[in-house]
Amino acid sequence: MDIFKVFTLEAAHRLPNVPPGHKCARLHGHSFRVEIHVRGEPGEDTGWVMDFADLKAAFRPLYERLDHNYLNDIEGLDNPTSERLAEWIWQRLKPGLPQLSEVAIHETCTSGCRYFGPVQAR
Ligand SMILES: Nc1nc2c(c(=O)[nH]1)N=C([C@H](O)[C@H](O)COP(=O)(O)OP(=O)(O)OP(=O)(O)O)CN2
Ligand SMILES: [Zn+2]
Repeated sequence: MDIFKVFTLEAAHRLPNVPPGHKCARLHGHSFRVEIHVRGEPGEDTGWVMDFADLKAAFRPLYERLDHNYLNDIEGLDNPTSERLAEWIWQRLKPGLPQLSEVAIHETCTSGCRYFGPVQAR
């Protein structure tokens, strides 16, 4: 079973490698919606895979680094596409949260990505 927690963070970015004239080369911001999913079986007694509060606590240090920041200035996010942001979060969260199964980024209401980890690890 997958459970998830949704976070909203405000951040600015620009995409440095887009073709000339692309709108995303300009500095702009988003209310990113980030979904953190973990997979497991509900405990016999607890009835839950994991306390949502523990999921929130696990993501908090990364949230603090991202929220109200300029993503391009963060180490490893010099080209902060949704895809790169999902990988960045995965790489930093997975070691302490081995049940992590998906990181989803909603960059706008209509655009985003879902990352399930490196292909060879699935
Ligand atoms: N594969 C990706 N494509 C684009 C990314 C990305 O991260 N991965 N990012 C952008 C821009 O940052 C942009 O802010 C979002 O693009 P877009 O969905 O085109 O934004 P709109 O609000 O204009 O979308 P509409 O729903 O079409 O109005 C660009 N591409
Ligand atoms: Zn953008």
